[in-house]
Amino acid sequence: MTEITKSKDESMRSHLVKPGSVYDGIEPGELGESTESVQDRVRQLESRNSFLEEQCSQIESEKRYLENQKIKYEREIRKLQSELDRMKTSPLIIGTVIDVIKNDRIIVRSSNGPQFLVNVSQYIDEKKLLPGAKVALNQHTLAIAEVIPSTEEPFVAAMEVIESIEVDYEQIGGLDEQIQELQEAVELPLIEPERFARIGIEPPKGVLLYGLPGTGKTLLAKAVAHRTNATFIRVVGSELVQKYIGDGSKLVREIFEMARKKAPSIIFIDELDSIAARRLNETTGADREVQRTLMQLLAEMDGFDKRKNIRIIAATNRPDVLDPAILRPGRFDRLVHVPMPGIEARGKILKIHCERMTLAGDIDFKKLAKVTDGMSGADLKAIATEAGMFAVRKDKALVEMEDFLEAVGKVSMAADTQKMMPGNLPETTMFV
Ligand SMILES: Nc1ncnc2c1ncn2[C@@H]1O[C@H](COP(=O)(O)OP(=O)(O)OP(=O)(O)O)[C@@H](O)[C@H]1O
Repeated sequence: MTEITKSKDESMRSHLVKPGSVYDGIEPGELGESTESVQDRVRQLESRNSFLEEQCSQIESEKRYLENQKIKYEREIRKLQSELDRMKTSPLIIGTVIDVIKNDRIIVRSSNGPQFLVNVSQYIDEKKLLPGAKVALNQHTLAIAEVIPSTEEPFVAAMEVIESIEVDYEQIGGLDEQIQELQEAVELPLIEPERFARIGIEPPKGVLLYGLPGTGKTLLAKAVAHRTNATFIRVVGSELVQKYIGDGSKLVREIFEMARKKAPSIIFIDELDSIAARRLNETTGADREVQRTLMQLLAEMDGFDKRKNIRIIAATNRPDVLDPAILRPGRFDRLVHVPMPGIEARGKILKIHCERMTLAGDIDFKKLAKVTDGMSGADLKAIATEAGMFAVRKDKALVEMEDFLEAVGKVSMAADTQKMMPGNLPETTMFV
């Protein structure tokens, strides 16, 4: 080997054989290999090394990803476990704090009526335990387990407030006398109060509409609100006492407060009989609760000023069960019967609900009015919709008489079933 080749080999060797490697200290040829084959092996080993390093970093990142996944799943398991525990715990009873005797002894009224002297969990903030606060009670010991945060929401949800009503008298079939009565008792006092002042009489405070379900009582109240540009506030009596147990009277106050704020307004109380039914004696807590709600309603009605742009319309299917206190002068002293539609009114109601439908030339409204004897406005509306549905199902361009007749059959069957339900008395049993 010449000097030049030797020094070149050495420089190459020092470059390829890293200090400390297995080849360090071994002379080329010592292992019986040529410099080239050592170089080749070194290259191979180096490329294998970088491949393995790459694999190693890939596995490392996979490991990190799996560790993250593990943490995520563990968190999910904990969440599901606590959800499962929550599902397994027995339900809590809702109550209202009546009085605080000592910080750990509280009088509460449970949602179904009776009052109890109960203990309080030590984790509860005493400052929140004020009379009127809603609390959750343990089912067995009745100890207060938590204080339910009070919000305004339940009251807002309890009433339907419509600031601008779209229903007008033209959309009501028949009921001309009833419309006139409402115009005199509600519309005129709101629009021209001076006419009453001039003559020196007080307009009626409340109007009670009574009649079978679906005869148009809500529709009438809405149309008056539209004519007077009044805010329409609707509450349902049964909801006041069943859904907002313990809060019925508070809610009545809120309703009148809202009506004052949004005046002119019409308060429409549907299902008045749920809060104003005559009671022989108050045996249960629930009865007393209904009584409190009614008392608050009477107090609000007695207290409000007739000149303050608020009118009350109530509706009931059961005037026969009402407490006479509610019908006294100055309360619901104007009674308006909303009857089932006669033959002429039935024709008109059907026409109103078909106004936007594409009808064939063969529709005989007189015949339809005849075959719908005993049906309410709501039933007639359902017939129009059902006839449309039959036409859609048959992929027709127009709704034909046969679709209407089919719809009459379907709706009258449903109406018959409805009439068999308890509580739906025939109209002849009603009296005031
Ligand atoms: N006289 C009528 N003219 C036109 N549509 C009517 C008439 N009566 C009832 N309807 C229709 O029937 C539907 C139900 O009527 P509404 O809610 O006014 O009855 P209601 O007497 O208040 O019933 P409920 O006692 O069950 O509350 C309304 O949407 C309305 O379209």
